[in-house]
This record gives sequence, C-alpha cells and structure tokens, in this order.
Amino acid sequence: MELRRLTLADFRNFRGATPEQPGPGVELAFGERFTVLWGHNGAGKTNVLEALYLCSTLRSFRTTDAKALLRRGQDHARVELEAFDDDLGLDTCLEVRIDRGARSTRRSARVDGKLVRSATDFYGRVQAVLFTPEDLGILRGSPGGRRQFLDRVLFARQRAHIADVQRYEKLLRSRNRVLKTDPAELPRAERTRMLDTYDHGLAEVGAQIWDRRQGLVEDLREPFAAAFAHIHDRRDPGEGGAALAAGLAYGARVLTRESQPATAVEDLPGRQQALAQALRDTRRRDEAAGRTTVGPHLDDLHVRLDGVEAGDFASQGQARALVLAFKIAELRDAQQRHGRRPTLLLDDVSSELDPRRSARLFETLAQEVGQCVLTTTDARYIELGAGVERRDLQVRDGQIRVASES
Ligand SMILES: Nc1ncnc2c1ncn2[C@@H]1O[C@H](COP(=O)(O)OP(=O)(O)OP(=O)(O)O)[C@@H](O)[C@H]1O
Repeated sequence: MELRRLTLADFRNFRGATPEQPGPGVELAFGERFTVLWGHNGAGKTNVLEALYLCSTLRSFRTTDAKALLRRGQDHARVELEAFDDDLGLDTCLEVRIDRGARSTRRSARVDGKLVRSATDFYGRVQAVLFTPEDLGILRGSPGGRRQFLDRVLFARQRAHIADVQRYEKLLRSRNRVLKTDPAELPRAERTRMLDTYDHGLAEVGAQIWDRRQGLVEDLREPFAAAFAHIHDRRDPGEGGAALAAGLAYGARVLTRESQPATAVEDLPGRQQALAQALRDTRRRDEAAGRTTVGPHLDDLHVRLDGVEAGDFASQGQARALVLAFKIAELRDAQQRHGRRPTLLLDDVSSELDPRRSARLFETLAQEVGQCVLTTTDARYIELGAGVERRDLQVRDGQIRVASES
C-alpha cells in the first residue's frame, strides 16, 4: 500500500470544519519515500503517526481510551487515508471515525465509503511497523513488556495469535483459581480432573504461542544482528573497538530444574509434549505456590550485546540502535513473507545517536525502507543524503504546511 494523503478532522489537536473555517479538516500529502514531519514539542507530529497507526490497526499506540482522540470539546473525529493498493492496482480510501455516544465512544471503519463491520477485515490493509521512544523501555523493563512486544509483531504476521494469547490467559486464570482453592472445598478427584483439563488446553495453546514466538526470534536474529552492526559500527579508530555483536534469543520457562523434557523441543509437537510434561512435573510446586510457574506467560525475549543482557549493559544510544535494528529486521522479514515492505513510522528517531550513528541509521533506512514517515524537532537532524526522495512538512499547532520537497 502506498500512502498518498491523510485528512485529520477534529482528531487530537487538528481541527475539523468550523463555521468560520469551512473545509474537511487538516490535510497532508506523503512523499513517495520519506515524509519528514518537523516542528516544536507539542506541535502534533506524533498525533499524525497515531492517526496513521489507527488506519492500520484501528488502535492508538498511546491510549485505549478513544475519547482522548477527539479534539477537546468535540464529539466526532475523522481520519481519512487515501492510498494506492499495489495488489489491486487501485486507489483506495480508508476512513476511521470516532463518535462520542451517550454511554461510550465508538470507532468505526470504512473502506471506499463502505462500513466494515468486522475489525479483522480492516486490520492489515495498511501494514505499518512503528517505532516510538517508549519502545526503548522494553530492554530495561519487565519480561511482560518484552513478551507483549513480540506478540504485537506476531499479530501483524498471524491474526490468530492475539486470540490464542487471550485463550491461554483465560485457561491460566482458571487453573490458578483451582490451585488456590482450599483442598477441603474441592474433592481431590474433581480437582485432579479439572487440572488435567486445564493442563491439556494450556499445553496445546501454550505450545502454539511458544512456537510462533520462537520462530519469530529465529527469523529476525540474522537481519537484526546485521542491521545493528551497520548502525553501530565501531570501526572508528577513536573508539578502538571490535564490533559489538547483537544477539536475540527466546527464553522458554519450560526448561526448568524440575522439568527437563524427554523430547526435543524443536517443533510444535515437541513443544506441546514438553509443556504438558512441565505442567505435570511442577503441579505439586504450583499447588503450594497457588499459581502456575511454567509456561509462555513467564517466557522472556533476551536481547544481548556481546552475550550480556542489553537491559543491564547497553547505553541509551546503543539501546536505540538495538530497537531500531529490530524494527528494520521486522521490515525485512515482512518483505520476504509478503513481497511488500510495510510503511515505517518513526517517532523522534535520531535523538541520542551520535552524528556518525545517526548517519549510519539514515543510510540503512535509505537502503532498506520503502515508504517512511518520521518525526523530528529539527529537519536538519534527518540527513538522508542527496538523491533520496523526501518531503518535509512543518507541523505547527495543529497546522501542516509543505516546507520543502526533493
Ligand atoms: N484530544 C486533544 N484535543 C486537543 N489537543 C490535544 C488532544 N490530545 C493532545 N492534544 C495536543 O496535542 C499536542 C501533542 O501532540 P504530539 O504528541 O503529536 O506532539 P509532538 O509534536 O509529537 O511533540 P514532541 O516533539 O514533544 O513529541 C499537545 O499540544 C496536546 O495538548
């Protein structure tokens, strides 16, 4: 999908038609490759990325409260994206409306003017890979944040993934409830029967989740290491350094001291067996703890620099280079799978990178990326080099104007 034009009406700080100022709202046209949105803090640059993300996923990446997207004091907002669908060879128009009702605020989606009733029919028409500065928190944050990070990527690959995660969580809650129940209140045979049923379901769905996450990490490992090496090259004599190797690994909480699976865990049946066995082996311990202590709800994504966990080791700039390398790997992977590159959305991309890393990043982007929309406080930070098509737009207090084009 090639993005052409975006219209924002009463979305965040972008105004819609008013009696004094008739018109459809605030419009912008994208460059064929790079669109650089620049402006001061609070101008509305991230709001534009948020609107694009909404057209891709029907969700915001900043809030679950749809009301927050309505311009203050307004009851209706509209985001319209005109694009060229390369698969169909046709222009298409995606529209998301947000309407405040008496009891709740509703989102609705239209494609070429027709209401799309099922959200799953709307997702993924615009494929986007998003980087925001909040992503940097995943390295130092909790394993839960890293699992969610992987699950979001997987959702773009396979729609069933999120439903499976929800099914797994439901089974887990039920199992934990039984584990916590006082033995006097639940006859032993009934308790064992219930736990056997939950274990079976958890092993089946859990193995799917584990298998997909593991597969993703394996697919991204090489492009991730290559993209990081390119951005963070240490051949500069001043740094006297050998290159730092970036690594990705998936840590499954099934391979515990209590449970070493008898089968290999290299494929889905092996993972299912191992998970079933681990749940059996740790049942007594789980009953004492009142919770399930093995399974993909406890797994982790390990991001390492020269073998050391990046969360403990990486500098701010290195952390940024690692997360950006992951996004570039995701982009390459999507291209290999679908033959199309998703649009890259980069919020405040180059701060914290020194000038040389910043130049390497933009060199990588110019090589790897199809269409990219990025934000910055100063367009001079975005050095894409001569010959790379870019369109610079100034965002100022909810207004957008073309600043330059090349
Ligand atoms: N619902 C809303 N109605 C009106 N204005 C809003 C609404 N939500 C956010 N804003 C305004 O939008 C602006 C924030 O926009 P945004 O986050 O896009 O800024 P930005 O240009 O990315 O800034 P920075 O460079 O600091 O990241 C703020 O001025 C905020 O007051």
